[in-house]
Amino acid sequence: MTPPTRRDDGPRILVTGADGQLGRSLRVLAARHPDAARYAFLTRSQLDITQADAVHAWLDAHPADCLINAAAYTAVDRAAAEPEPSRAINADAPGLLARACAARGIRLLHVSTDYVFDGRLDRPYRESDPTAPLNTYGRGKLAGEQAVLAADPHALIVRTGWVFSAWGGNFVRTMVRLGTERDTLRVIDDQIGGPTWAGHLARVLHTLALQPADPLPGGLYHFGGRPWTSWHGFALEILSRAHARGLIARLPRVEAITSADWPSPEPRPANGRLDCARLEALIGPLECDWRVGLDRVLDAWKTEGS
Ligand SMILES: NC(=O)C1=CN([C@@H]2O[C@H](COP(=O)(O)OP(=O)(O)OC[C@H]3O[C@@H](n4cnc5c(N)ncnc54)[C@H](O)[C@@H]3O)[C@@H](O)[C@H]2O)C=CC1
Repeated sequence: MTPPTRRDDGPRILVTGADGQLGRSLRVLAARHPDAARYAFLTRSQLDITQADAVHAWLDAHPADCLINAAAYTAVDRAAAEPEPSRAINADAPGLLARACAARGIRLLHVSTDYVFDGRLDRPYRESDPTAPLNTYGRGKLAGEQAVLAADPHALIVRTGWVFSAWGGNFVRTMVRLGTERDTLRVIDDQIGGPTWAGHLARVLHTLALQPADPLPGGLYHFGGRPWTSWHGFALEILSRAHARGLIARLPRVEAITSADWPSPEPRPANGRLDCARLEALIGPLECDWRVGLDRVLDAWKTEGS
């Protein structure tokens, strides 16, 4: 088979925050599809998105067709104690990127969160539903969305939730670690949502980056994993699949608890389900079964450990 050749006319796509879960998943995808686009990946040490001069200088020196902002401050509980960096990264910097992109005709793809909602609705959230974040992180991300759309109505913002991957800190990693350390785990059962494999999210952003300019309506889109579950349901699935692969020697007992039993510095919405119909209407059927992603993550860890 002839290896794919790099297309010189494919879109030039810049990715900020390239060392995070989404950034690393985009790297994997770009390496698999070298013919689709010309990607450049920028870690925080290469481009700090809060630094206006650096952002403008980079974009002037490296013309791009699309910028995927995978950079964020994602430590939800720490955000309350550290409002300054979380605000600068999640609220102010996206506005700066949007202004810089709008001025140069660059398509901005920004990522936000289900935590912009209060979770009180009894159905999956649509893009048009009113926002009412319960915590500092959610308020910062909402301010970031508003700044992006004010500066660049053509920008696309993809809200997602419960992101996991083989890299970084996430719920899957925590469950597998605790599963090796403890006989009993207590996991919240009254918050429901859609765990999202960062690999699926990366595919959505890659597809949006490759979409022809017209028609591509800017604004808000929802993308989250299916089937919906609670953290408790997700934990059971993680542990049983990790156990089946020998990553956990003995299955721990998993107690279902309520959010009230697990006080955390920052409240979370009870309902984080996202209705993805708008995105599906734009780019077609979505691959979003988190169990597929979970198997990929656990297989990667098994291979690393063997
Ligand atoms: N992790 C999750 O469960 C969820 C994530 N999201 C959103 O998805 C997107 C991707 O999240 P993840 O990949 O999970 O995050 P992550 O925390 O794994 O990665 C974020 C990356 O941003 C980089 N970064 C931080 N400050 C920066 C700065 N000033 N300049 C440049 N880079 C900077 C970090 O070094 C890190 O590599 C974010 O917008 C996040 O808010 C939304 C819902 C849930």
